[in-house]
Amino acid sequence: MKKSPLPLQNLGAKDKRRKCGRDALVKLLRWNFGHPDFRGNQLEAIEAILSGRDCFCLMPTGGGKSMCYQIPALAKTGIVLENQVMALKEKGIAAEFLSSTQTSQLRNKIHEDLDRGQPSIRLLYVTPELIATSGFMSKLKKIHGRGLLNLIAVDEAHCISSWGHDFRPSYRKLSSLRNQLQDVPILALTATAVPKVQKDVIDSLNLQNPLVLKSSFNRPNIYYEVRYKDLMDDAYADLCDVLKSAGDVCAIVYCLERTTCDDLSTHLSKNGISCAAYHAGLNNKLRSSVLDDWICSKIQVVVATGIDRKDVRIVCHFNIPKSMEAFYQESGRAGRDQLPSRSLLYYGVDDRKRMEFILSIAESKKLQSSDSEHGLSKKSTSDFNLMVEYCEGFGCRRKKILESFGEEVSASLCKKSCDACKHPNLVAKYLEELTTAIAVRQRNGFSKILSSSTDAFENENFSEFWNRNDEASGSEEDISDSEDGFEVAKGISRSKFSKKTGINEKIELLQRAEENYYRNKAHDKQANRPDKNAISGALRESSKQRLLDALKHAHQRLGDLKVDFEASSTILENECFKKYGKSGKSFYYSQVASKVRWLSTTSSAAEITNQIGTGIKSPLENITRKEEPSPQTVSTILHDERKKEVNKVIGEQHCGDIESKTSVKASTPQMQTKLPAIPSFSQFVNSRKSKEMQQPKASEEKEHHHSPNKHTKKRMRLQ
Ligand SMILES: Nc1ncnc2c1ncn2[C@@H]1O[C@H](COP(=O)(O)OP(=O)(O)OP(=O)(O)O)[C@@H](O)[C@H]1O
Ligand SMILES: [Mg+2]
Repeated sequence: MKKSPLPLQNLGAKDKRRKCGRDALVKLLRWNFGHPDFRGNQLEAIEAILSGRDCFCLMPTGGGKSMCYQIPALAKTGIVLENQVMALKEKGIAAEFLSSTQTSQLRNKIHEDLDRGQPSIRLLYVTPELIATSGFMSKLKKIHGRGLLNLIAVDEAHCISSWGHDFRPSYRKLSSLRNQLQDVPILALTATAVPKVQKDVIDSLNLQNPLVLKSSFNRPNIYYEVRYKDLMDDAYADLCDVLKSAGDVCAIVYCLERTTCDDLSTHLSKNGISCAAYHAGLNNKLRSSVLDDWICSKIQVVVATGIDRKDVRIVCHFNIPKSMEAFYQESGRAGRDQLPSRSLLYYGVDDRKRMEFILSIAESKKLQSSDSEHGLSKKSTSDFNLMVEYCEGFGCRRKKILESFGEEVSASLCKKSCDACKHPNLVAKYLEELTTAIAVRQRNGFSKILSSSTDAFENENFSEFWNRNDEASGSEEDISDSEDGFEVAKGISRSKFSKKTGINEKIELLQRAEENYYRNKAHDKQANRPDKNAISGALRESSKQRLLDALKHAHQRLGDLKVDFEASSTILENECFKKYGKSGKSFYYSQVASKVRWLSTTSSAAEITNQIGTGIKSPLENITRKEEPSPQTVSTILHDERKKEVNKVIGEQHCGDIESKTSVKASTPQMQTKLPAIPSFSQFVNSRKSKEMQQPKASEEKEHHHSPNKHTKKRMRLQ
């Protein structure tokens, strides 16, 4: 239903630069949208536009950017041109969408209206492609000549920047607007916080002396949480529990591949959750029926990407996204109505490795490409590392998001609205368990990254999460077209395989490509690699250094540690080497890590002194302590373990190159002292398990859905 747009006088073409007062604009807002007042920088942006000035407006997702062009569309007769296709149904204002996918009858009707002296259309949505056509541009010039073009709004303006996570080549076509339509104000809107992208947007659109408005990116109504797949028996079941316990709420689950979308959606449906997969692999009819059902709440959950509703309560990433920017945009689809919502990310080491692999392929292809202007986003593995740090590092998740966008964040900002702030001990414990799980997996060897995704390569069934290239289908509102790692990987796979090649050969080739990748990576770091699993002198030195540092920290923390640090670190390292030197570096790593953990967390200096002095007791017995490890320690260990684990996968000789940067003077002295016994890994796990069972859980930790018992079970299974 179309509302009468104005309780306000129209400003005619001749009054173009006349100012609309604040009160009049607020009236418009109330009358047409029912909001009591403007939010954030909305009013400033609107006033700038109405005064004819270009404006760059940065607001977080759900901040209310649309209002910045919808109000100007109502405030003046004439037309506002907007580049995004969006749901017009409920707007209640005279908006139309013009596209080549419409019937010629409908298009003619719109053109007729535009040709009238006083068009009834206020807001015209068009695609970037259409704007670039000479026919449409001359039409625009005519409308402009009649004084009827009030504003050009470029929503999701970050898509014009090849530095952005969502670069769309078609947006490049918007760069000609400033020159072609000289005195029409351009409003660029985005929720992308990366400064490089902001500058690129302003330059690419050729904005003239724009008013630059920036809001904080904090989304206080979203609770951020990470769950660790490696500590779970069944991540599908866990997600199922989350969605069931949330009740009948609207949710989006993002997956990396279409196969996961379909599979997960089937699983959730079987478990009584009303749910559907939504991706470019579905035919148009099915896709639009899924979308309709979701919008009108017939289904609760979509396992997909790229679709939107204001009352989304949970956004779940079932696989780690490729960058903080992508994560922020997608998780930001939760709670656009400002009500409390959740962002839930399932983190798995396999997922991480897979993404690293994909990004590396994309990057190497970019390096080879002489034409980086066209198509490829300049995202890199370094962006991804921020995402990994979000999951693996300790500390406030919200702070990490905002700081990654260069925002300064006070410690009090989060107000316990992320898992790390609300349940610090529990998250520290998970991180520690993850370290252990990684070490165990090192020992057992890793699964192949590509083994589960070969069907995706075979069937080309990538999710839009990666393969957003469906603009031609006329569904621009749903799917973007950024080229990405999977697309590149897919290209490589296509070029290498003839149609006759069987799936097994393809799998083999892909796995070989994966191995080569890691091998090459290792080569960069180290030329000689006699034995993958050997423990080198450099590794031993760096382990000693770690133990030495841990001893020094323990001394600072506990005050009175009467031992010779150098000698003690040698003793401890020797003990690890003696016991596990022959078993290989995987278990040696975890043994050193266990000792470091113990030194970092034990509450008694005497315990350390006794341990080193007499060698009676195993340090590992002390790991089942009452206190949680210090957050910093957990983070550091996890990071170290991660580096090592990558090195293990890439077949490096050792991780000494990472750690040996710290200079170490001492050569390995002969061990004199009797060493304490080191329990096996299963002894260690069992001792932890029995201790855990004895310890009553803190009530706040009970609230947390992430069941520690499940983790214990998983650890046992990992042996
Ligand atoms: N001044 C306001 N007061 C209250 N609610 C508002 C106001 N302005 C916008 N909103 C509401 O905020 C929600 C989000 O608005 P909108 O879709 O414009 O956000 P956005 O910044 O474009 O987000 P996205 O980046 O996700 O596209 C909508 O429900 C809208 O009605
Ligand atoms: Mg918007």
